[in-house]
Amino acid sequence: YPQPSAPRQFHLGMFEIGKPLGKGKFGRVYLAKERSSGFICALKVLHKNELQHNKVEKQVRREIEIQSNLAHPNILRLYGHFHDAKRIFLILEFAAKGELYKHLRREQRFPEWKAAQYIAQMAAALKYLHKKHVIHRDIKPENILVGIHGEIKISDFGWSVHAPNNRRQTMCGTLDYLPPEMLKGGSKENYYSEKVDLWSLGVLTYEFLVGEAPFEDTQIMTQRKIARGEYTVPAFVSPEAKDLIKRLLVLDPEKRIPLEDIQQHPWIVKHCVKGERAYMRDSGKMRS
Ligand SMILES: COCCOc1ccc2cc1OCC(=O)N(C)CCCNCc1c[nH]c3ncnc(c13)N2
Repeated sequence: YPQPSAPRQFHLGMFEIGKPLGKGKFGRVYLAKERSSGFICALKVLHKNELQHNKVEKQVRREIEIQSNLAHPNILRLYGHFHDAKRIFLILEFAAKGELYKHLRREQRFPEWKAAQYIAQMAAALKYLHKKHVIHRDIKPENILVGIHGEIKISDFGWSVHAPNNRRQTMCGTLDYLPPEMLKGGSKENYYSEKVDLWSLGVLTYEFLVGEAPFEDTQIMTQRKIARGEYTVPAFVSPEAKDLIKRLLVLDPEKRIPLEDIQQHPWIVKHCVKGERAYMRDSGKMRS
């Protein structure tokens, strides 16, 4: 990974600002070039008063702290940050192919080989996160970007926390990706773990292959379907893909397929084994 050999202290004058890359809840993202090195990056600009008004400064501070310590090919790098009187600036890795959800909407749904490669990359990123006891908690297409080589990168760690965690957060946005254990009300015993990301990975797999989330319905019905683990899989989804979805969308967090086993799942192996073995398999020299 090219490490910008910049000094630890950054300031706005060091960057040439390019085209806008989009506008999020709390800020805009721009293409940028660090003048001395020519390093291309993305610059996210957050307005302090907006963060204060929405009471999200702590969440953003935690996000910066978490993302600054992560380095993985499928996680968007946060190289550094700085601020002036009114704004906070995040210096981020540039994902040249933009937002995954836009590709998904345009293509309606992904072919199984593409979905399987994305899910294998997500599983690798989650394995790295969970090893560092970070739970993402907000895995969905809107929080995934695509790099120049088509590889995916998890961004937006706004909801990530260090495990274990039994703090309940007020949720905004879609319920589609929430696991049953986060829906449950009740007191302290609704403790949840990294396994929440496995449920969301199941929802993501389904949405990549079908083009809509498995529990998509009115808010009330979605909550009920999630709590009961009720969903149907269209006939065009292969039995192997259906099997992986079934092993992720398990109500009991402890019974969800572990990340290590995802890399060996037949659906993933079928589409993601690289090089020699794929050649041998496809040339019929190897019993598949
Ligand atoms: C507190 O914030 C934490 C960091 O959040 C983000 C970091 C980087 C982001 C987007 C982030 O949040 C979501 C957001 O601002 N939008 C949805 C609007 C812009 C969409 N990006 C488009 C985009 C295209 N190529 C990119 N290469 C790198 N980063 C990008 C993009 N966006």
